[in-house]
Amino acid sequence: MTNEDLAKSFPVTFEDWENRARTILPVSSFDYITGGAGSEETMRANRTVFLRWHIQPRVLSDVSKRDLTVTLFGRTFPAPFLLAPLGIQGVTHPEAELGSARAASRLGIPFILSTVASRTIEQVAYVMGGAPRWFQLFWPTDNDVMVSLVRRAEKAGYSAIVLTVDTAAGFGWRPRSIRNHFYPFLFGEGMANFISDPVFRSKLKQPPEKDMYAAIMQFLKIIWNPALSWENLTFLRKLTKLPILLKGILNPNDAELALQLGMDGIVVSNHGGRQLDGEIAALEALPMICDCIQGRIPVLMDSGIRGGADVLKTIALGATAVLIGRPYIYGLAVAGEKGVHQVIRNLIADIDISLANTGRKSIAEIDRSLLVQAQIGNKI
Ligand SMILES: Cc1cc2nc3c(=O)[nH]c(=O)nc-3n(C[C@H](O)[C@H](O)[C@H](O)COP(=O)(O)O)c2cc1C
Ligand SMILES: O=C(O)C(=O)c1ccccc1
Repeated sequence: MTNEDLAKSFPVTFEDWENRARTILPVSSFDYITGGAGSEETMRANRTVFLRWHIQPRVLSDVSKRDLTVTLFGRTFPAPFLLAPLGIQGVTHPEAELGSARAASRLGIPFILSTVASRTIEQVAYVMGGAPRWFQLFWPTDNDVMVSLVRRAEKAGYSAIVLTVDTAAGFGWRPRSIRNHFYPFLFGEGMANFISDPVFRSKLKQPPEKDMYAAIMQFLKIIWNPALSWENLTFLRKLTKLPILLKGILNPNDAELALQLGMDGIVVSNHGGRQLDGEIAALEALPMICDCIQGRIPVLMDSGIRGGADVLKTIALGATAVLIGRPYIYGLAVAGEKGVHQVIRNLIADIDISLANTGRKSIAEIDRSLLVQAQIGNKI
């Protein structure tokens, strides 16, 4: 089959990709990716909340030339979305993060590498060349390891640090994974950045190659950090000159604190509904947080973005850009790099034609005047 034929046979919608991934992946991996916390109410709310807003387009405004670019921290990107940090991509496809990173770099879409990736900071940087990449940090309880991870990311050309703050306390209660006994860390998945870390290694009695069990236990001891608090941020702020974003903000008070402590950006997110069931949908929290931030730093959002119209609604409600998670990981599951490439290309095309149909020429022109509160359609 040629690449062209393969592309033709690819799924199109998010649901198509999800269904195809379901037929390929082991049940436990699929459930892990697709699932959320508790009864998955928040995960569903991340979608239903989009129905509260309808786009009210304008017509006849010459949209023959369009500009999808956004600028973040001095760098301009071709479309207003980034690939969210998703850990342990090795359970999805043998290409793992290298497939996703290559696909992103071919199109200039920034890739955010997870701390608990299946490939290392350096391996991913190597396949990406000069393409834009950010590093997502889980702040381990071992501060020396944290410093080492940040230094490695700086050295390897990652241009921002995304500190995830909604998992410090631990994984959410995820019934699907519990039912399937899916504990990937127990077989060493997600440890690439630790096994390759000189500081982490120096604290083990034996190298991981000799005693993997001890390395896993040490990793499990440091990876969750429920004591993490606002005071710690001063240390991180002093440690690096890179822009720092806090990912997992849902409360305007926290947004304000982030700003006061010198953070450069915020990602409004409920972790795709995977952490705390019953919590607020990301799009619901977004306007309150933007009202508080007042454009002083960029506000990004993820959790529930599936298509071009979702991207436009989110930007209209104040986001500078969005992150996508599950959409691209299904692409990876189905066809590795080619699958992710196809998902990204489709989303860019969808955003482009949707933008044109709103009567706007550029992402910069998208504002609240795009939306009205829906009078119908609050049910899914
Ligand atoms: C399989 C999977 C793994 C994830 N791993 C991480 C991670 O390592 N670090 C992180 O900050 N967020 C992680 N997330 C959360 C995503 O970055 C993002 O917030 C979420 O997927 C966005 O929602 P969406 O999947 O509805 O697009 C993960 C999400 C999924 C689905
Ligand atoms: O599953 C997740 O949502 C997540 O954030 C994560 C955390 C550690 C390892 C892999 C994924």
